Amino acid sequence: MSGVLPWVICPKENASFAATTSYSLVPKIRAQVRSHNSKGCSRLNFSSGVFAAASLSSAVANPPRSSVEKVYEVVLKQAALVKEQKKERALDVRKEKGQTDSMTRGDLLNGAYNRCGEVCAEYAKTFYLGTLLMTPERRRAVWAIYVWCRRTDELVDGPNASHITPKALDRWEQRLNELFEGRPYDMYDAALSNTVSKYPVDIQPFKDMIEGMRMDLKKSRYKDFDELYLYCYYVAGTVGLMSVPVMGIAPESKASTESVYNAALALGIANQLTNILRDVGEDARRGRIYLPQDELAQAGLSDEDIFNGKVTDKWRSFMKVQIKRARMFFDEAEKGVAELNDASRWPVWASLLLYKQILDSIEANDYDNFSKRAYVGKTKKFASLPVAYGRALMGGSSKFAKPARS
Ligand SMILES: CC(C)=CCC/C(C)=C/CC/C(C)=C/CC/C(C)=C/[C@@H]1[C@@H](COP(=O)(O)OP(=O)(O)O)[C@]1(C)CC/C=C(\C)CC/C=C(\C)CCC=C(C)C
Ligand SMILES: [Mn+2]
Repeated sequence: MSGVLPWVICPKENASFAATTSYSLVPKIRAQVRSHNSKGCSRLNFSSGVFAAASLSSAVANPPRSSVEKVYEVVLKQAALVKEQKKERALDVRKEKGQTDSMTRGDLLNGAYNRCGEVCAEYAKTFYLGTLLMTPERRRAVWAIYVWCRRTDELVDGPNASHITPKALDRWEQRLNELFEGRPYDMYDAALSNTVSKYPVDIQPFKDMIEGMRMDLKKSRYKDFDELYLYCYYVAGTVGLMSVPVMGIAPESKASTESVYNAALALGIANQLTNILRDVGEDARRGRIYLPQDELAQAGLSDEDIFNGKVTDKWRSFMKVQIKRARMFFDEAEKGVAELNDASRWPVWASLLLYKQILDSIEANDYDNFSKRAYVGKTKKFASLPVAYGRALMGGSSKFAKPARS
């Protein structure tokens, strides 16, 4: 990616979690992976309802909270905000009218949103095409979020990445606070500032994405899946939580708000895990290993093996487990897409199907993600689009979440 996005940043504030809820997905997956490793077989026996909330056993006093528990707190907070805004809207229809912008401000805003659309079209063509199916209001709001995410990612991944310090991220966060308070710094921020004033988008996922960038600056190894999960949430799960309030849940959906946000979170995690598995070689050349160290050790692999980049049977077995886990998150995400507003489903299906196929491509490369970059060819890409469209048309079914949304 080239530096078409300008970065100008100011003072800071820290992101933090305050989670109390117990919630089990990762412990289950971790246990399954452990059992896979010890048995040396490739079949994982996933029980149903992996995203079901579970209460903490009273037998265990104050156990350390897992990343999943911490992240679930953000999911609940975001879902609560959506419900709250719904009530407010029902009580106060004048609010809608009050949001009509003055002529000049409206023109500037339109320009800012259009520029976001251009950036989006330049960086993510397929996704951009998908957004054209959304209502104009939602489409431009998603563009504004996309641009903010892209700019944030570029801070640590872009051409100026070597100059980025924790202080610069602090300034970027301060700027985020200000735009949420209605004081945007530039036109891209102005578009997002307008978006967050119209949709029930919580600031926490945005702060958390910046936290993920901080993590990237200081950390190059992940002790276990719990640590990796937190990183994936920060840099990608957050995107799901930011997008759903704008894309909207179908009015006819019977799914609980939390369950839809969980699915959105799962899609971000699945995408990031896939991204990691695709880029193992590339990351290793930068001295980074985004793989759970304990699982590597259990598979009889060391950092050295990753740096040497030789595809062995041990590596293949390890990769099979990792791919299985990523697919499990995709499966979880799929249950939620049908609950989105019909116009928002297609871009989500398209991005899900395309990203998921990267995993197939890693397999097709016989797990050589050291010297080959798995990708989805144009033919497969185009073939996926009507499939995505078909799935989007099939509509919502609320198969997975009860009780009904309030
Ligand atoms: C419809 C749709 C996909 C909407 C999301 C739009 C949006 C706001 C995207 C922002 C993406 C972005 C720029 C994130 C910054 C961090 C980052 C780069 C994460 C990685 C993306 C892949 O990008 P790429 O392959 O270009 O990575 P490199 O930087 O080149 O290495 C990620 C792997 C994660 C992106 C995460 C998502 C797209 C999550 C999408 C989830 C939803 C839209 C929720 C859907 C709802 C339900 C109910 C399933
Ligand atoms: Mn990146």
